[in-house]
Amino acid sequence: MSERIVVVGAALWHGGRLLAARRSAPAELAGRWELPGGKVEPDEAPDAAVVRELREELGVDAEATGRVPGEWPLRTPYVMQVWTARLRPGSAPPRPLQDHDELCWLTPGRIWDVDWLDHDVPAVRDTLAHLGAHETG
Ligand SMILES: Nc1nc2c([nH]c(=O)n2[C@H]2C[C@H](O)[C@@H](COP(=O)(O)OP(=O)(O)OP(=O)(O)O)O2)c(=O)[nH]1
Repeated sequence: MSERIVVVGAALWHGGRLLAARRSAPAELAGRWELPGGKVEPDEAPDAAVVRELREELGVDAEATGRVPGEWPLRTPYVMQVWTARLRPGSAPPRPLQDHDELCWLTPGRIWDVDWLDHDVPAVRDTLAHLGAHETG
């Protein structure tokens, strides 16, 4: 049986914009944009991993609000699941503390202005469609 590791990506949505984060490492991914997130730890629920990764990487107090249906293959053995998330009241604004060197809030009309990781393009497209159907504000 092949190993399969789930990476969660957070679609952090605030004021009608989605947060994109520019990776600072490793070299082959640096400079490309992604949904913040990371690997789900053993015995960790994916939505808890989203909250943890957002705290560690961006210093925010967030909550996961739902899962975007589907799953996107990354390089083997990783697969990405995307969760929508929002900042909890009183949260600090996101800062690139770990893994990223720049953040950008994108309106849906500007979503393709940044150079997303190749693997993220279908996930971001489906996430936007999901947000359009389910979220307000
Ligand atoms: N977080 C994240 N990782 C992605 C995305 N797209 C994509 O191909 N990846 C890849 C990069 C990495 O090979 C892997 C996740 O690694 P990561 O470095 O973010 O995970 P992590 O925070 O748990 O890292 P670590 O504990 O190994 O340091 O998935 C994405 O949108 N978000």
